[in-house]
Amino acid sequence: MSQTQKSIAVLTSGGDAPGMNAAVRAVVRAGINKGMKVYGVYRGYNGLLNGDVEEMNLRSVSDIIGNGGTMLYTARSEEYATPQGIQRAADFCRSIGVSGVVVIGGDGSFRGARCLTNAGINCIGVPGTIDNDIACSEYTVGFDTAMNTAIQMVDRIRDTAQSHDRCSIVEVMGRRCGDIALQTGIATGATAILVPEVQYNIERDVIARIINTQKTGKKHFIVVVAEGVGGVRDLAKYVEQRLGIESRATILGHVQRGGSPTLRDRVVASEMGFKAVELLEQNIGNRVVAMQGGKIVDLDINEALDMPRVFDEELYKIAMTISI
Ligand SMILES: Nc1ncnc2c1ncn2[C@@H]1O[C@H](COP(=O)(O)OP(=O)(O)O)[C@@H](O)[C@H]1O
Ligand SMILES: O=P(O)(O)OC[C@H]1O[C@](O)(COP(=O)(O)O)[C@@H](O)[C@@H]1O
Ligand SMILES: [Mg+2]
Repeated sequence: MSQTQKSIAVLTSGGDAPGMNAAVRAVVRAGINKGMKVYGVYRGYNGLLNGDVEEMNLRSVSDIIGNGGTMLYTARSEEYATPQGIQRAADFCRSIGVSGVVVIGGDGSFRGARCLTNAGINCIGVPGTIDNDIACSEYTVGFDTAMNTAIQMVDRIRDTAQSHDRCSIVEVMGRRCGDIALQTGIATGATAILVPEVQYNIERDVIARIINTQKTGKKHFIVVVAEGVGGVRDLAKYVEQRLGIESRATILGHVQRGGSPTLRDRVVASEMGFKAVELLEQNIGNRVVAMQGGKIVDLDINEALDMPRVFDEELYKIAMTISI
């Protein structure tokens, strides 16, 4: 190895998302292609605390582009998110000569990346989360696959709801972000959609909407509820008691996080991973790779983390207008 060879690392952190593997592959291949040594870090930031890393070669990332999950595993690490944890992680990077890290994850992981950059290791964030909750980016890797899974599942639920003239209340993921619920709702023709960003009233936003559609002859109903709103079992009981419509609750859960990534997730992940390596090549850190106006760009991580997330009110209004 030449003295000047640059070493970088890549890790996946937070909830896994389909397409993370494609991003890892892009980082490894782009880095090696640019003459760098590339380490894969296992189990998110924990790998930097435990020395759980491995040098990758071109074949280490073969046959993973179509796989869900992440070959590097992932974790939520409380130990890392402390001043001591961050220092230890930075010291470990220095001990193996790593000067830059690509962090593939969500907003929490980006906060961790900012801390690591402040401790002297350049980090680049790549948005990888099914939640689509990175304010600075129109898109996060994993969202498209998760959405396609969610709509397939709700379509199946509709088959049985229709056969029984029932109301099906479906909880989709998203603790603080209603994007999955909104898009699943519009794509499956849900009569009502409840998200954490929009204040709701059960009588007005669920019961009245069901009654109105019932008047025009509809006999089965889908209500999509974001995880952050919750309470689907109670809501199903309430609809049944209040309207006499037999109701069932389904929590889709982690089924939404798995599965082979879609075309969009594979392509965007590849573009974003490549961009992250280009930045590290120029010794640039503390940046987030994002999609803006359909293009892959990069932003200062502080700016990115300070941006308020804007919920798509227009799309919500459209859904509420046409799902009747
Ligand atoms: N404020 C923070 N400072 C340092 N590290 C953080 C911070 N917030 C999150 N992290 C690290 O990033 C990990 C992933 O964050 P989390 O919010 O669980 O997932 P995601 O990145 O998908 O949003 C955390 O377990 C923690 O190790
Ligand atoms: O894996 P867990 O701990 O069940 O977490 C569930 C959460 O993870 C997600 O699937 C993804 O969120 P993150 O990308 O922020 O980790 C959320 O939609 C959900 O609220
Ligand atoms: Mg998150």
